[in-house]
Amino acid sequence: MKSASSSPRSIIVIGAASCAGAPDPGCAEGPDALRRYRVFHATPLQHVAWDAILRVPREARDTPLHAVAALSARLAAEVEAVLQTGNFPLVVGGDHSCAIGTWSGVHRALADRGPIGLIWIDAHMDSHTFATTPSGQIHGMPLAALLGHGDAALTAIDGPEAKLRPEHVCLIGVRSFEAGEAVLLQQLGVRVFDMDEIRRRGLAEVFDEALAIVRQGTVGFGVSVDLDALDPEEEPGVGTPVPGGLRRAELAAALSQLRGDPAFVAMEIVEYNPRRDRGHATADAAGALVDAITPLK
Ligand SMILES: NC(=[NH2+])NCCC[C@H](N)C(=O)O
Ligand SMILES: [Mn+2]
Repeated sequence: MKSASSSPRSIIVIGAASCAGAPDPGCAEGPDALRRYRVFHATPLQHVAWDAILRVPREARDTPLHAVAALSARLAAEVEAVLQTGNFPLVVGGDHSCAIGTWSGVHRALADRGPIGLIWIDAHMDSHTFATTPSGQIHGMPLAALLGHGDAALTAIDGPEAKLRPEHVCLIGVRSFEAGEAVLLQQLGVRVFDMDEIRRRGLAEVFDEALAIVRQGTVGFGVSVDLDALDPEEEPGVGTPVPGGLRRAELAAALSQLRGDPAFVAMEIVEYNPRRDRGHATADAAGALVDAITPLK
């Protein structure tokens, strides 16, 4: 990792161009579209560069489980490599199953220093296992896998240990879930800030509490943004929209608190589906959320 005195970290964008974990194939086109639209802007104070766009290796395309596991392993290695150069990985999906790779890579890079925290911003809980999922879709499972629950092909990407501890994780924006995943998160004691609570208290107050959770006892923390956390009326370009989400401006304002924070180590923006977008409105939202966190320290 870089020392406090070295130059600011660059944002290195890594694409995870796969929809193996989701029903609508359009989100596999997300990273290429975001790169083409040039939504991630460098500024005089913030260098931004695209790295690789990773795809499912040919030999792993036989089943979704195989595809997600293979891509996650490659992504974890790439994320770890970016952190090792002292830079900031920004992973863009692809469906949300790529989170298994992203946060396994962050875990691997930081594990010898201590645990990591994660703010999961999403309309859904993504905390199913094959035993509880109603749809069978792996993008409904990544948070459970990172907490150590589910098929070993997903939980043991980078060694058998859980990549996240429940007390270092929280969810923001939830408004659609099924019983099995809610029970798992509740048993584990993971804090869920659902939309009702956000509307009652305001996102700013909730975000402060979320930050306290992910900082407490960790060596660094990240943010995973599923674009379906945003309101689909404003941002339609996602595969599993749910009404009643966050406004782009309010989420950008909350994320801007992370600017210059050396403990903020990685970010992920997933589920962009260019086929469902209105022009590139939703792509622009992804850009605005990244603008909000820059410059990094
Ligand atoms: N990352 C996402 N968009 N997840 C949506 C999951 C929807 C539903 N809970 C399922 O498991 O199928
Ligand atoms: Mn999700």
